[in-house]
Amino acid sequence: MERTLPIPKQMTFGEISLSAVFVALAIASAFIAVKAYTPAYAFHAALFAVGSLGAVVAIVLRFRARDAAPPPLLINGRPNYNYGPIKFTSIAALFWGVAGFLVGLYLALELAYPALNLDLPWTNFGRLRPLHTSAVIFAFGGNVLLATSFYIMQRTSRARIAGDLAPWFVVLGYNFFILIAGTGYLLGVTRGHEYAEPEWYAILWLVVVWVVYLLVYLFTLARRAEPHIYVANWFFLAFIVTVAVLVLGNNVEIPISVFSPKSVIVWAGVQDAMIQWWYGHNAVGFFLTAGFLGIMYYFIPKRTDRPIYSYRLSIVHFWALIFLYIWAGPHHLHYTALPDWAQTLGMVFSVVLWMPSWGGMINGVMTLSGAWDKLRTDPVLRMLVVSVAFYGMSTFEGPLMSVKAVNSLSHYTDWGIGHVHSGSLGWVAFVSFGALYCLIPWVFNKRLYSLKLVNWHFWISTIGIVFYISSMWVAGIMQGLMWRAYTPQGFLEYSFVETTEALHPEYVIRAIGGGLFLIGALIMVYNIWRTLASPALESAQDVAASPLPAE
Ligand code: HEM
Ligand code: HEM
Ligand SMILES: [Cu+2]
Repeated sequence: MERTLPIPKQMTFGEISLSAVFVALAIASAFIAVKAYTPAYAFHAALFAVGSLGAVVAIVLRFRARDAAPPPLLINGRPNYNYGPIKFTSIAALFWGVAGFLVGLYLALELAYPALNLDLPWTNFGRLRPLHTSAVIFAFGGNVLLATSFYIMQRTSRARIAGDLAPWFVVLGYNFFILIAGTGYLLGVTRGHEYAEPEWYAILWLVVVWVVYLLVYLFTLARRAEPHIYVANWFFLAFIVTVAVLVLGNNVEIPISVFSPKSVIVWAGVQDAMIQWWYGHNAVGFFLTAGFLGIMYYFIPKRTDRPIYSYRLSIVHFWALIFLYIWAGPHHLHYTALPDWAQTLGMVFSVVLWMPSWGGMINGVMTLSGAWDKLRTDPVLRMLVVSVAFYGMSTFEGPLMSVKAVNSLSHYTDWGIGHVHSGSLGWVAFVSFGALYCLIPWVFNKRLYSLKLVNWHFWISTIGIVFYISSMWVAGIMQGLMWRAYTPQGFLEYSFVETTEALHPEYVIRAIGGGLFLIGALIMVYNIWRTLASPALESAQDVAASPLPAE
């Protein structure tokens, strides 16, 4: 009788080398922590040391628990998908989302009732604001993008994600970056560039994580069993590649010492401003738009069970979108020291950008053709479709605001804040909620606890958004008009403090809107919690790998 010998269990090359790298990083960080110039930096170096040691321990424990053979790529001829990192990031997204919305609500209340600044440095508006923007964009949005992209790349390729430790390195490493960035803001560590506040050492770490993310994506696509690369992957790749270029471009800086958190950017003045808003605008275009369009292109066809309205349109608007977005940054610098021609260039590209943006909206909404009745019965689908409608609205408003004459009124006012939140609450957050309501039950193999609660979430949060953006339109236009009002003698009619006083009612309404939005999100957390607590389904659901193929 033949006996199969057990395979001797050995650490893989990846496990050994990654452990070695983390041991070295732990020693270096501990050394830097001791010699650091500032307490905040010492704290961060210590976090790096502890985190690295934790990584080594995790790798060893995982080695001891795992089978000798690597996980099979196929089981019974079907791909053995790796859902672990997706489960982690989808739950992390909910956690960071609620945290970020809560900080947003607190900021809204601080603007209505300034005493809430509490005269403490940590709760000051100036420190909490980047905490909010990073928590919602990078922590909430970033985890949603990681979760959905890891899911979509596997399912549409019919292949297990590439790498064993690599996907975990990406998701845990990214969340560690969030921790360093967020605690940094509270402790006063910042570069003072909007949406690019983290200092050089956090960025170095992020770049490493991001390169691994790109490699995981490319290697997974390379082993795909499906000849066609589904369009959602194009959007995710554009997001990953462009964000890498943007972050590198906007962080060309020299640390003043390896023992100091401070760094100096190599360019100054208007060059710095131009690079910053090339970055900032394309962070909107590629982080808050391209990646989330990838989500739209997977989840709307899946949820409606219909093909994309026009696959050709999706390709055309993809190339048009990425080509045009890159040039539009100067609309953030109208009437500044930036040369006039550059401002006009930015304005023209922004206006043209309206078209490919609406190409995406039309494609998303029209995918429902023949299935409109589902909007009545499926609140998750309603959330996805309303998000696309908000995408259409904010990409109409944006080109309008980029026209110099309009911008002379809207710039510096709350109109901008309204625009931001119709894009971010209406589009980014809603499409994320819709996707997570689909994704979490799929990867945990559960049935969603309650569609009724989704319906409540949908309505409460939608009303919240309407309160938020309509109060900001009123506030913004009033503010702009008051600033430019002259008396017949040619003096300014209002002092600045009068314009601020006039905003109080709108600020209260905005805070109520934010509160409603947050309540909706808490309902979602409850619904997901009950979903996870329910027994697993017997057979795996969602067998079709990708949405129906192209036309
Ligand atoms: C409960 C929900 C939210 C509330 C109450 C809220 C509130 C606020 C407040 C009060 C500000 C500061 C405005 C100012 O400086 O005058 C702000 C800024 C900002 N928020 Fe939110 N927010 C929420 C959700 C979100 C989400 C989900 C996102 C993105 C996905 C987001 C993105 C931003 C951005 C990008 C800014 C900076 C805007 C600018 O500088 O033009 N917010 N938010
Ligand atoms: C065709 C698409 C769009 C165009 C042309 C556009 C244009 C603009 C313009 C002109 C501004 C005001 C600049 C200023 O006066 O300071 C602005 C601000 C902003 N937009 Fe858009 N927008 C578009 C879509 C979006 C979307 C979909 C989102 C969110 C998901 C978004 C997020 C933002 C943010 C965060 C800011 C504030 C930047 C700051 O901190 O000052 N935009 N956009
Ligand atoms: Cu912009």
